[in-house]
Amino acid sequence: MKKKVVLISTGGTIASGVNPETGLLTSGMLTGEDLSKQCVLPSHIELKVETLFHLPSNEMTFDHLIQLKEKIEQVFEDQEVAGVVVTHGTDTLEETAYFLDLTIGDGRPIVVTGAQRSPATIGTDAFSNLRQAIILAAREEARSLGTVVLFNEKILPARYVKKHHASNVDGFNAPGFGHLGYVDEEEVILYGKTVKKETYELKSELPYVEIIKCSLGSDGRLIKYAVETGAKGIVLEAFGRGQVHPAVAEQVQYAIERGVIVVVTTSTAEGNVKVVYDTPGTAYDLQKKGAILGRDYDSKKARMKLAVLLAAEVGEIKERF
Ligand SMILES: NC(=O)C[C@H](N)C(=O)O
Repeated sequence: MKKKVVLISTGGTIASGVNPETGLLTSGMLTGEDLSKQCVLPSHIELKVETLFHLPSNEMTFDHLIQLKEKIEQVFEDQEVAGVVVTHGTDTLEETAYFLDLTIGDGRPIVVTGAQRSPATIGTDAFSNLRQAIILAAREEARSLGTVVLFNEKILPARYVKKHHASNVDGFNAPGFGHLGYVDEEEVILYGKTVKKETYELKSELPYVEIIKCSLGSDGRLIKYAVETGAKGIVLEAFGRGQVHPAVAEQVQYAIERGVIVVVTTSTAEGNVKVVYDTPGTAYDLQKKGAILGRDYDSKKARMKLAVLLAAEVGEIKERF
């Protein structure tokens, strides 16, 4: 029996073409059908294609995420569908993948992929990534993985995947965690699994949550601005174990007193935010003021999770980080 895979195209470089007026690439110019036509698949796979958006992924918003989630849920109403592939621009791909991971409970594979080189560029990775993503989405073993990203043969977990290169075809990895396996031609080799799968039901709109990154001498004035312009949550990207200038800590207190949730992350690529030091502006001080320590969450992932938790109206936000 054939395996039915549904491809949902949203835009990005994988669907880009050259605009004759500028000579530059326009992301999202091509349809899903344009892409699938150039992708020769194994005979056991039946592909259905839907073009949802024509977006450069820097234009993705929370509204688009909701539309994409609803489209996937609609596709999964067909019990014969083995899995879904989402093609997406690489700029915000990891955020969309994690959103889908957090909000879709169906165990069937959702594989997100993209390309660093346009189909119009020599040596494009568009069709190899797409083909491998489709092969993976058709596989039973991919069911236990949650949402994954397939890029340059690697299978990467949504929770940890990160775009680490602006242009190289090996553009994604999962720093400190590694990939779960890879797709080699038509073979899927898995040697890891995601340990924890959490799914939340959204009860209200995804709220505005901002990331504020600290550097030497930052005084936290943007925290006040975020609070005053309606942020419901702030991810504070701190140094190392979770330190900021004491002036920033004062602003954190200001935000928390006004009901804004603050999650502290680290700007380092690996490692945990943890209570180690006792001086002002440390994780100890921030926690005492009511901030949540975001452990090893990358700031973008912490921000997506905080937005989802707030929209899911769950009580214990701290316990979920
Ligand atoms: N490689 C890419 O897809 C980048 C593109 N700017 C996008 O995210 O839409």
